[in-house]
Amino acid sequence: MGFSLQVCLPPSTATNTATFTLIRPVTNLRFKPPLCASTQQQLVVSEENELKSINGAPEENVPLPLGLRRESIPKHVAVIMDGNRRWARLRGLPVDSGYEAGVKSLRTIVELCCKWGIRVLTVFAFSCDNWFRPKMEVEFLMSLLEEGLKEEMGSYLRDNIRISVIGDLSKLPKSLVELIRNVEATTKNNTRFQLIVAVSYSGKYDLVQACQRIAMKVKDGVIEPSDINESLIEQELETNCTEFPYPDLLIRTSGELRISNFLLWQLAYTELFFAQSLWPDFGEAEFIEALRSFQRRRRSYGG
Ligand SMILES: CC(C)=CCC/C(C)=C/CC/C(C)=C/COP(=O)(O)OP(=O)(O)O
Repeated sequence: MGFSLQVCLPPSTATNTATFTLIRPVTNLRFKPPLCASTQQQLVVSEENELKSINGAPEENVPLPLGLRRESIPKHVAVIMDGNRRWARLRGLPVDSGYEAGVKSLRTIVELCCKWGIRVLTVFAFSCDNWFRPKMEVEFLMSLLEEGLKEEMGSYLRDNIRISVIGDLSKLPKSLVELIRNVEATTKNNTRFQLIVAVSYSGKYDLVQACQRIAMKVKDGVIEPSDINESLIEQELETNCTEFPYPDLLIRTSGELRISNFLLWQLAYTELFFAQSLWPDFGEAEFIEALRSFQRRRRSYGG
């Protein structure tokens, strides 16, 4: 049987400085609503989640690569997986094999995230602008996504991985949208690690859809314009699917130094790492380098 612990904080309490003493070890705390409420935070501790967390999280016992500190492992890493086509062209291969090699790199990075205790990975798999690519290439990327979701289902369940997809799904084939909704529903209670796949996504799209939702609430009299604040906007962004909506670290591969309309709002205080490797060449050694660089940063959030 689960139990819940509700803690009411006085309005002046900064949630990140509050200390809670628990009478037994707790491995999984869920904050609802995520990061927002300053007057009342509800901490729901579910025994079921605790058990899952223990079963699916041997990472506490897995030694980290030399030079990495467990206490400052990022919770949320975002990746712009750039350079797949260049990787293929350099080898005289069709671009499709670049994307296939990119999927292999993604699998490796997901495994490492699980092993090292990173909680969320958001990957830019297909941007709103990628719809302008050749039809065959778009279809191939959609088929990769479909295969990936179908074939990896067993491992998501076995490894306690939650899958979420963000983006303008109205443009995707209906069968793919059904599959996405199915995978999201089947994995939604998995707690060890969350893979967020951004498809038909852009940061500007996300902000526009959030504004539209907020405008509807104002129109329906649910809120007043003066109620609109950062927390409210955060709740309407598509990253409301995770309890850690703000990436700690953004990695972009292939030597390009741009954000390219990825998570614009969410990256406000994210540490950036630009790798020279093309995405299909980005493996364990490169990921360790990015994490080491992250751990050397002093994050002041403007303070
Ligand atoms: C199952 C699943 C999530 C699949 C995703 C596969 C994958 C690696 C997608 C990347 C898509 C993409 C448009 C990358 C940008 O680099 P680019 O390929 O345009 O490379 P370029 O900069 O060399 O042209």
